[in-house]
Amino acid sequence: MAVKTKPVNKNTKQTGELKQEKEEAVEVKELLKDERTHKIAGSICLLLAILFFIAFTSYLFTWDEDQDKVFKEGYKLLLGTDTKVANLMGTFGAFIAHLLIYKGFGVASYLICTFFFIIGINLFFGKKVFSVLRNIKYLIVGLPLLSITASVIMQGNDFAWGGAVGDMCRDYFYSAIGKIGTIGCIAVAFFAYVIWRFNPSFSLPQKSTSPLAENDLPAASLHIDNALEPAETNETPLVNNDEEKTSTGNIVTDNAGILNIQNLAPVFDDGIELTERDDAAVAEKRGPRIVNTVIIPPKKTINEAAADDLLNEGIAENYEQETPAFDDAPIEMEIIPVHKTPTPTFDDIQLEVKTVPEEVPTPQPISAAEVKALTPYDPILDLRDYKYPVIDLLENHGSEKIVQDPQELENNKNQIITTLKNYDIDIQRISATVGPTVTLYEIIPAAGVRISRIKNLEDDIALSLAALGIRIIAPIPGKGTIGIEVPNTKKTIVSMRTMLDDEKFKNSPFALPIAIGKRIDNTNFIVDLASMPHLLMAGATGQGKSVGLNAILVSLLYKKHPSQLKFVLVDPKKVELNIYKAIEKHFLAKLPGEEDSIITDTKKVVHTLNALCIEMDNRYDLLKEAGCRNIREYNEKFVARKLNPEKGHQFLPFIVLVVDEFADLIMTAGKEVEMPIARLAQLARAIGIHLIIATQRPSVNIITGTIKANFPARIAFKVSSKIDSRTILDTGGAEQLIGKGDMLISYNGELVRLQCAFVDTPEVDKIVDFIGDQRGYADAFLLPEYVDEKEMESRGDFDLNNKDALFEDAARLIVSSQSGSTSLIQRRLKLGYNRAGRLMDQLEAAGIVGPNQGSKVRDVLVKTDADLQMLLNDMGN
Ligand SMILES: Nc1ncnc2c1ncn2[C@@H]1O[C@H](COP(=O)(O)OP(=O)(O)OP(=O)(O)O)[C@@H](O)[C@H]1O
Repeated sequence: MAVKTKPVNKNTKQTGELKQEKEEAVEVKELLKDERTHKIAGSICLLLAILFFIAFTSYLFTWDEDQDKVFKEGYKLLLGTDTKVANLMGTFGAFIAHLLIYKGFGVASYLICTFFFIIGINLFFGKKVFSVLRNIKYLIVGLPLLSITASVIMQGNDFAWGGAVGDMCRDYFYSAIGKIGTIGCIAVAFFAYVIWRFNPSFSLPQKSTSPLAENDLPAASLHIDNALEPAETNETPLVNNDEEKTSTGNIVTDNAGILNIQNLAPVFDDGIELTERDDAAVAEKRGPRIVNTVIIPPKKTINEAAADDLLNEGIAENYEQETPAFDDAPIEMEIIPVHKTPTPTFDDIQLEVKTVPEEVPTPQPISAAEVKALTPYDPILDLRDYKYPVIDLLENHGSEKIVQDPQELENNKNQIITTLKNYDIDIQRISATVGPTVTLYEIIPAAGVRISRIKNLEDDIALSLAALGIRIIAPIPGKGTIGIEVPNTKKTIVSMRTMLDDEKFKNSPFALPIAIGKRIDNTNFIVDLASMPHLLMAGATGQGKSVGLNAILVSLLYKKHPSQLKFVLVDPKKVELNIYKAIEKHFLAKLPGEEDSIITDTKKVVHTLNALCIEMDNRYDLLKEAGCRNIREYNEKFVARKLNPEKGHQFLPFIVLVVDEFADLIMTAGKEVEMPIARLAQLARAIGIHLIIATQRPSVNIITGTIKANFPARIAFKVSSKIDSRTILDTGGAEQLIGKGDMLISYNGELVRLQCAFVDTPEVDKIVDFIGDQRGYADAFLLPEYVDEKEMESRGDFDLNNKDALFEDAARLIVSSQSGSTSLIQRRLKLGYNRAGRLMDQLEAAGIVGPNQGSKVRDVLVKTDADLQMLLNDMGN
């Protein structure tokens, strides 16, 4: 290998100077970053805000007294003179107020005080209390607009309400578009601001025959439906998507291939045989390609089976069997470098062919309002300006390059062979796959060796390799090999950034994609939480649970719009999930009337879990009414405007319940918590409620049989004993993990070792701030109200003179629908369960509905609206 010599630098002196300059620059940078500098700058800004405010306000009363003096002395006032002024802030106040109000923007100059105040507060407290960007926008737009408005309104007044700028603009506009035009422009500007800020809806009164209901759609509408939307948005791009998806899959393969070969080149040089794969070579030649990626809506691109296939194509495909070496040849170790990232196949894509009847009725001309009603409903439009978090909010934690010392590999290989030989176990072949935390040595024993013998030697091999965390997989499911996982001396952190930057994640067709970590073969483990459908997570303290929960939450925040997903966060430890408070109005759900959206109190947890059960029942009612089997079908129908919102239908967001420290809840509330959790886990999958439950005490009294039976997907970080490992995974192994995010996931009947993606608290902070700073909903997503039965019973009899304000509305609703359902009242009148129940009891007392019939709806005793009206009249309504 050629040795490169460094060129001698002639300009050493210059370099020295440059270096010094650079050092100084670094120091200045440090100073600017220093928290104390921020606090001092913040105090100065706050002081300026107060001084300006006092000077401006004083100017309102003293301007006429001081004006001559300011005109006469000008800026000299600032240099100290004997001139006495009336402004409370002295000559400085008189001058600055004159400059900004009289010569500047008039009373609009108060915005400058606000600006200094905001900057000052943010700097002083060291966090974004107010959005600076938003205030700069207000300042830029507000100064000219308010000054010209003040000039127009206060024209002829002695005081310069709009300042020189306002007067100048006013005069210009008057000559250009006249007084009326100017006033019109100002009015439109304010109106535009109101629309931009509050987005009020201006709807015309609906026609009585609603085109929304599915069965009411005329033939002409159906035709237009085809022509307008689905054909263009869903069907046509399908072909393109297929091609592009495949290309994207290739890119991943290409890059992975090249990366691994490069990583392992030195190993190859050092004499360990490296089997280079053809596909990697081809990939290397081809190089990366740039592809326009199109996110394909899950509906018509890849069906669930295909998604599962994608997920399941894993290690089994990544290795190719080769002819075993001869017995007496020296055993060479193959390092497996290339991993085919499964290329999605699109055979399963169903192309929906819509047949048009031969005799197509002549389309009737339809109005613009009708066309609008026929375009699909888009839930995203609620927060149309919402921006998904950008990848730059995440950091790279060290180099992602996996470095494995060839000497370490060779030593471990020899140790394994020698140890096994000591027990008379010969092997035919050994290969190694280097992962971020562990290296997997796969061995094929000589013919006739019983696998159980190797398994029994687990402790002996671990001892001879002098390493913690040896795990023996005998045999590796689906392969004829035995795996021995040995921790690497040098471990690589898997940054969340690389996981989320992966094309496979970005283009994932999953409903709730989560990027959990990297497998040993360095492929990213990305799964659909919706198909898990619930996740149990356990691990001793400090082994990576909280980081794991954050990785899951962050994955979802990067992929979902606030209208599509809500979290219910339960945090008995009170500190772990508190960070997500900032996204309350975007992504969190809570009980009505609750202050805090992160639930920490056990009693409130019980209420919330029961409220989720009610939400689940309500959703099932909606699905039943809509004739849908699951949330996907339901939302598709709703988006296609085939479900009438007047009948209580609405777009249903996914709800993910996260419980950090389940043990604490079970200890304090026992069955009260276990029962609703078990009920949700059993039934909630179809209606889009998914549970993630974490605990550091995976004992049988915490993770009971009922809980376990309903959580098929489980994650174990390092636990303290084999028994704990069995409790969580039904098998040992988690006690052998090495901590710091090293984990085993049991999913779809497979047990996979992963290095969990790492996302640090400051990164999560940045992400939630990025989301929290954007316009959100008026409140968190409200769960149905829950009142426990004892409270309900204590309500007693009602006095009909003391009716609920919505009594009449509820009565009309029940009579017109002829269904005595409490959940109907709840949905249509947007009420909590408690109040709806109370209304139903009042309706019973008034003789409008029959008595409670358990799970069946009550009978409606009043049959027509006219009868009801008579009854209401009699009651004095
Ligand atoms: N995936 C990871 N990659 C690298 N380091 C990690 C990873 N996960 C955790 N760690 C390290 O382990 C430390 C503890 O992790 P974490 O706070 O998630 O543990 P925990 O299981 O939630 O503990 P506790 O139960 O006490 O809250 C982290 O501060 C970090 O240094």
